[in-house]
Amino acid sequence: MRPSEAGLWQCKGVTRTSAVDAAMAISDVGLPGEVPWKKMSAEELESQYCPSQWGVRLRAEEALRTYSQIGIEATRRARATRKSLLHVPYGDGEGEKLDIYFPDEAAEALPFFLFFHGGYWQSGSKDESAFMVDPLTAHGVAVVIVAYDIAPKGTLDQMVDQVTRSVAFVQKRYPSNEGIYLSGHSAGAHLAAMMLLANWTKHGVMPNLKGFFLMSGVFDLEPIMYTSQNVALQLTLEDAQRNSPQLKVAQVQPVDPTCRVLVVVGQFDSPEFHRQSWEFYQTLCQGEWKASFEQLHDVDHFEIVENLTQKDNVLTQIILKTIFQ
Ligand SMILES: Nc1ccccc1C(=O)C[C@H](N)C(=O)O
Repeated sequence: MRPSEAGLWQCKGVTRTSAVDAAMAISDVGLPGEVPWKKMSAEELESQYCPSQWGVRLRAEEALRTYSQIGIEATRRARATRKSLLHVPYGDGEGEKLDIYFPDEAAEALPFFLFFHGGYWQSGSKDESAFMVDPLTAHGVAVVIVAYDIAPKGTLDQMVDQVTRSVAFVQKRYPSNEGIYLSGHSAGAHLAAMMLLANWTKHGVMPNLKGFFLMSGVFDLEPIMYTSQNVALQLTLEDAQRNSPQLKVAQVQPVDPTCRVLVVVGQFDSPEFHRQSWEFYQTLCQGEWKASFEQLHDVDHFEIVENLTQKDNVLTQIILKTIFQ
């Protein structure tokens, strides 16, 4: 699917796709203000929030294995072929490290693209998540893959704080950057979205945030409390609400009105993931955010990020166009 040129960064006039319509049809059932997941059985909710069950090409275990293999291979390749700074501490904690991959031309005045990996805040690592390094560095973008302390070591509040400090660190270390772009996948998209709400004055720096790429994210954490994911996370309702950008983003003003926010979901993500992305996008539009929404054709929850290893992929092209427009 080609992104619609005119509709890409606009809030109004975006055509809803059939999968979004399906997700919305679910959310249209029930009383106003009620949310569809509250009517689901425990099994249905578990399935909606188990992305590996929704792919069409691979069975669950194979989908997870393929995702991991592609991430490991992309990271091996990035470390072998690109100039890099690995395991750079952005804080004192053991897990507070990031990897920076540079384009061939030496410069500090570069756009910086940060990626927060997914894995329901309890799996994944920076060491297998350098998916987009090759195509982005080839076009002059520095790519930063950020580690954070996953559960049960880290709590959601700690992860959000770590990610905030990683962004502040990049701004302080590269003050002449040509824009900081935050991206994340799944749970990582949640962490990136929390940066829309960050209190930067507390960190003594105002990062030059120019764009957000939120891929197959979760923006309202309450339903997660009622799935098996909460065994490791141990979220209370207060934790879930405090860490839900869906509940808060309408109240915050963008620091930079030109900063763009792309909410993107895969065609084969579950209806709940479609609903989460669509409702977050709509809430961004109700505020002052320059938001856009894309459903990527023919990709599932994992392929959406696996395909970022390819330079001719639709989302890779959208990212490059956003950075260099
Ligand atoms: N490993 C991941 C990496 C990125 C995003 C999600 C996952 C998951 O494992 C999700 C869940 N456990 C699933 O089976 O779909």
